[in-house]
Amino acid sequence: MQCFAIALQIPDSEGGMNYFSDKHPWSESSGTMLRFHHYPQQSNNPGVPLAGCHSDYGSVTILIQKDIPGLEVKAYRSHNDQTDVPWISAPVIPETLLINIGDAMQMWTNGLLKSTKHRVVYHPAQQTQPRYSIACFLQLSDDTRFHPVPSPLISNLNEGCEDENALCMTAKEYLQYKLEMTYGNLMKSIK
Ligand SMILES: O=C(O)CCC(=O)C(=O)O
Ligand SMILES: [Fe+2]
Repeated sequence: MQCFAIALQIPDSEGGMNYFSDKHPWSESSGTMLRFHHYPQQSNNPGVPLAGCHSDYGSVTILIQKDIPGLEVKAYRSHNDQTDVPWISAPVIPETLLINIGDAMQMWTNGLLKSTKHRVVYHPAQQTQPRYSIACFLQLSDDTRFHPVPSPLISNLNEGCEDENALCMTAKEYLQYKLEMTYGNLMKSIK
């Protein structure tokens, strides 16, 4: 979090290098979540991704991958980019954390930082071993609002947000909105 604040040159008067970390205090309630993934060993490529193309909702995701690759990312240049950007595999680098930028960070930085579209696909090494990964989805504390990040690098960009209404939400409301957009119909259909 401090690296982001340093890179975005947040002035000391606004919190400086602690600008982002101050808005993710462990002591306050938030939607921050840890998810453990197990992709079972399997002999054949299923053809469809093991986790479909998506971006994460929070500010950043810290991902640990173990032994077996499979994660792929897209380097879109904007939120609305419709061009067919190729998938790039994100290899497993031992003792390394992978950081993905999420939708909240993209909106918060007015589109300067892009939320990474990613998916998980079958890798031949999965023939002999299951794949494991752990993702920590960092969310702003519940009551935080998305006031634009006070960075001299973020001024007139305006392509960060998929829905302008989201800009007036708190972090908790935004997360509920994203969950509703993704799972709303599914929840209705099983009620
Ligand atoms: O298992 C992985 O490497 C990524 C999983 C993922 O993208 C997610 O849970 O949001
Ligand atoms: Fe993800």
